[in-house]
Amino acid sequence: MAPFDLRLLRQVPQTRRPVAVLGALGALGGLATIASAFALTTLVVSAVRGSDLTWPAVATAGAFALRAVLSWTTERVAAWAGARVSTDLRAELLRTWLSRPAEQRPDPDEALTLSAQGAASVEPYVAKYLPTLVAAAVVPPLAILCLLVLDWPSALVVVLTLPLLPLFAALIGMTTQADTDRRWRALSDLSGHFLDVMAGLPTLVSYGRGERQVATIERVSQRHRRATVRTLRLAFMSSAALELLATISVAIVAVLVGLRLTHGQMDLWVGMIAILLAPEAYWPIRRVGAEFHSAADGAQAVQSILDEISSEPGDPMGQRRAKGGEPGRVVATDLGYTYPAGQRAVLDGVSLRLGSGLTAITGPSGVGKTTLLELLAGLRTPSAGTVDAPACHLVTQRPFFGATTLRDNLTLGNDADDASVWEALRVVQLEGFVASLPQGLYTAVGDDGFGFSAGQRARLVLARAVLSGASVVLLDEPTAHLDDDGAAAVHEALRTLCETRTVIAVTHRSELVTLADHHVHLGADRTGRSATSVSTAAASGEPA
Ligand SMILES: Nc1ncnc2c1ncn2[C@@H]1O[C@H](COP(=O)(O)OP(=O)(O)OP(=O)(O)O)[C@@H](O)[C@H]1O
Repeated sequence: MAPFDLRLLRQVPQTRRPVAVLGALGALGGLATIASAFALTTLVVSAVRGSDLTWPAVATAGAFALRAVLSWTTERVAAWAGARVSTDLRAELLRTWLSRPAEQRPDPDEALTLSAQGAASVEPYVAKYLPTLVAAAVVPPLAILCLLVLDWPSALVVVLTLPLLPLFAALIGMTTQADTDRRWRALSDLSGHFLDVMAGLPTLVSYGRGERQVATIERVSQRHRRATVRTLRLAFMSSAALELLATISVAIVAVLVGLRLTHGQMDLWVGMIAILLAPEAYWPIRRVGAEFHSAADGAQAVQSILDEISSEPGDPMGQRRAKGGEPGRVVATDLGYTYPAGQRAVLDGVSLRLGSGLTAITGPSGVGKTTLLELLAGLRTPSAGTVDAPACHLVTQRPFFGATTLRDNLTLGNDADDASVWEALRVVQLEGFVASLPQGLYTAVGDDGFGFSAGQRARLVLARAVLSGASVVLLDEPTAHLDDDGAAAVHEALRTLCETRTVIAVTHRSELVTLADHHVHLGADRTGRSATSVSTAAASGEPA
């Protein structure tokens, strides 16, 4: 693992400023450290020789005050830089994943670990580790240079012993690499398993299997705990080893200086500055070794995030979408798709031309309706054929609801004034309901839409589609799990929505097929190829 990955500055240019500010402060801090050693030596020697103390005292106080101010500023800036770099990396990572088709995105648990804990662990890496790295690059060379000019034997001792510290640190780092990897995998397993259990908890509890998960989570957590303790143990041992080595080296310099002072072969001022400067050459490297362990997760995360950001997707969505785009029009030609892990094509030879109004897509379960929507939305890359479509808004079977206000859930952070939000709510006939809530648009929504009925949630995601401004709205079973009244309300909202947008809805409900302007039926022919039968009249047939 490299101490600092330069790709960070190349690939995420927003991080250059915070890292440059930290670097500049680190360099200034290094200079102030050397200056305070000189000032303090002059003060002590003046006191011993009985000279005037005014200027040496002022210089010493000034140097120490400067060090204090710089260290306070560095701490503040480091906290800001840590948060900034971590946020920028996370945003860049999410942007990279979103620009890729689904088959080139990582597994959900891997994605969660990297974007949540991974990006968060970059904060201490930048805030604590990088300043020590800068200090290690500035202070030791300056200290050695001063020693070389003033007292070459002390410089020789430092030059001979100093490389042992990074050598030891690298050897220990190589040993801890495997542990860090193991810890990272354990964390990834833990979050993936926890996510699955949380998602399936209602089902597990209703089948009386909830208790069993306690033991599994405990087992995975213990594995993570053991890996963490092993890393901590190594961290303590290695910093103790580096401490010992540095102390012995400084002691050698001190003994040599002491002997020469005793024999009158050395000036007191030179001897004292050598004793004060020698530790300054070691401590930044000792600190790098110590901080490295607490920042190891962050360093690992920075590398993994940069690997993700720099890996070029085979077929970026931008390229596939570049030629498509007549608003409200979707054309699929000889479309075929085979899942990366699948043996046979789910869709084969599907051709469609869809335009304004409401289109219902039907077909037996497992025939590939959801897959078709994802291909039309550009979330997947076709294995064969082409899709020509503008940017679409896809409403999946389990739409996302975040634990934030109703307004944020509708706009998803996009700019939209209150009037447009109310207009979208009017389209889906929820205007009156939201107006009756005590906090209106600012009503808190729980995770997964908690606090709203399934029918209300189905209409809220339609309002979100209205606000998206997309000319094509794709819906995957918008009325699944709704009773007849709930479904009727959604159907009415869909009728209003399709006056201004092209709406394509996968459904198993005959009422929606009847309501639609066009009907596409997906079925398999005798050869196993997908076959589409398209009827453009208001469909009256059963939805298979
Ligand atoms: N991630 C995946 N990896 C491999 N195969 C998959 C994946 N997702 C779906 N499939 C397979 O692709 C086929 C089509 O799935 P799809 O979800 O598109 O069907 P569907 O027509 O929407 O079904 P339903 O009406 O039950 O929702 C199914 O046989 C399914 O097993």
